Amino acid sequence: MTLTIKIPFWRQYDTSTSTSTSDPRISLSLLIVSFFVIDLVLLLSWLVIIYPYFYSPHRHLPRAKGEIPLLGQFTRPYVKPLGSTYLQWLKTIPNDGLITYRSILNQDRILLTSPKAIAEVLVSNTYAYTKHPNERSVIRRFLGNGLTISEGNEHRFQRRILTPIYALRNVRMFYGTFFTKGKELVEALEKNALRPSTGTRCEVEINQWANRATMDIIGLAALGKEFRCLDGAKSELFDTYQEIFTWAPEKDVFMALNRVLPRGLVQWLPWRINERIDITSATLRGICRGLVRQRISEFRESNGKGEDLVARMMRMGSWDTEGLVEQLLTVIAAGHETSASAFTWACYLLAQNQAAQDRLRSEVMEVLPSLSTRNPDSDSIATMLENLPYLNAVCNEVLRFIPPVPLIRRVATIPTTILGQEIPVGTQVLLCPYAISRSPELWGPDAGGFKPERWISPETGKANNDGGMESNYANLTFSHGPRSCIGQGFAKAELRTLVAVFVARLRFALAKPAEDVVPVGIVSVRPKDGLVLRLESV
Ligand code: HEM
Repeated sequence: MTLTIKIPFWRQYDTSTSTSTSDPRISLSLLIVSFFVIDLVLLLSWLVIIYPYFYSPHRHLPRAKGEIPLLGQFTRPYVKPLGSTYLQWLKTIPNDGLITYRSILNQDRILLTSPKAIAEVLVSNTYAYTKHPNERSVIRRFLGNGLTISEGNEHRFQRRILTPIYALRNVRMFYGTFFTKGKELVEALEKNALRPSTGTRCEVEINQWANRATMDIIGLAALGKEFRCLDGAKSELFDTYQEIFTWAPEKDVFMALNRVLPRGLVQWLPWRINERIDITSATLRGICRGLVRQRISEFRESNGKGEDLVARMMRMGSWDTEGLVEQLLTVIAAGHETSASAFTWACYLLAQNQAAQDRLRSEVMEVLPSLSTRNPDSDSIATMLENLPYLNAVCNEVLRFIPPVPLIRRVATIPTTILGQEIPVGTQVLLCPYAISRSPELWGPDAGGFKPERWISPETGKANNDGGMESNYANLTFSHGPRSCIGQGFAKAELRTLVAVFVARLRFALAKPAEDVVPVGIVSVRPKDGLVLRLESV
């Protein structure tokens, strides 16, 4: 009879046990583990030290200083306001259009600083890049599997179908809606905040009201449906989006980890954010499914009538019910939060610039003598407002000075080049509207100041579309090329109208020091803790 004694793994280190290394099973396990450990060490050495320092094609590019070992500059781009670190680098690091820095585990990042580099990535070579895949898989859950998320041929297809729907001639039809909702916003503030008899001063957090107004607008524009958020009606749709878009430091950490760890890992963790994303995205899909079904049946009953975005999509016939639900999620999310931010920043900047506010008010009052009369039609509002030089200059300057989307990220999916510089697959490329808009090289020495006059031609006294800059690519607020903001005509018209109506009826100042208002955000930036204005009737 043979007696087999199994020796535990740890006993092999026990030098007093002479039999421990003689078992072939133990030697094999040890060998496999050793190979694994050695491979891991070699791989990490290659990825973290040898490749970045000795082989990366970016190692000779101008580089941001002050890396922390292994962490690189990982945390610095998150310094608030978002984009301020990139602006500092852009101003202080001499470069020819590209700056590089290392992020966590020394992964290379490329920051684009010149119009030529931006044009290559966004226009001439746009499909060599995608949005960050991990970020897309998070955002898809609440932004819908629509235009913002799609890539490659799927994106080309959707963009071709949707572009005519957002054409300027169609946007002009919504001016009546923008105008009515602007008036309702002012009336709601008068009713809820200003003391009606005297119209005396009061303090109001405006970003929340702006979100209500833009949510109502997108309800009418996308579906022809009244959401009634300005009426103060309880809206699960509104509350859910507020939960998603309200910034918290934990959400920054969540998104940052998603960007650097393998796909799906962070979303698999038992983290409360994951649970909330699952719940909120299921709620949004449920609500949007109900809205789409209702719209489909109304559409059928009216024999295909309707000028809203979903009715137009139905006429195109390219999507089934679930496809329309995803498109609707995209339109509502992309179309209301960014616009509310833009309006909020307009209030912030005009509240600090009383002279600009007064000048704007007198220009607007000349064409809107009485807001209490019957609503004029969309075409006349459009013609009236599009031709006001100072109104358009103020809106353009607000969008330049505080771009609601301060950062755009791309990842190279094929080996490519920018300005002749090799860009390997997987390289993350950063475009920073905030930094580009404030670059003294592109916008001149007064780039860091709010100056609507730059958008008015001194020769003609009319608004110009370039703010005096030499290249279109010096303004990234709506991005450029095939992936630029498809709703930019809509957004500009909406902002123009809301600002005009607001300024005509209310005088406003900041209730807190300007430097206490910090832009923070998940997709677009809104003021942390809101923007409190001191209002009074005009
Ligand atoms: C002031 C308001 C707005 C700003 C600053 C803004 C900005 C942007 C930016 C920078 C992008 C490109 C993002 C990227 O490439 O990563 C974008 C894309 C997009 N925006 Fe806007 N946006 C605004 C309003 C709107 C509105 C009102 C709508 C719809 C009604 C809209 C719909 C979209 C869509 C669908 C895309 C994706 C386009 C594509 O990938 O082809 N946006 N927006």
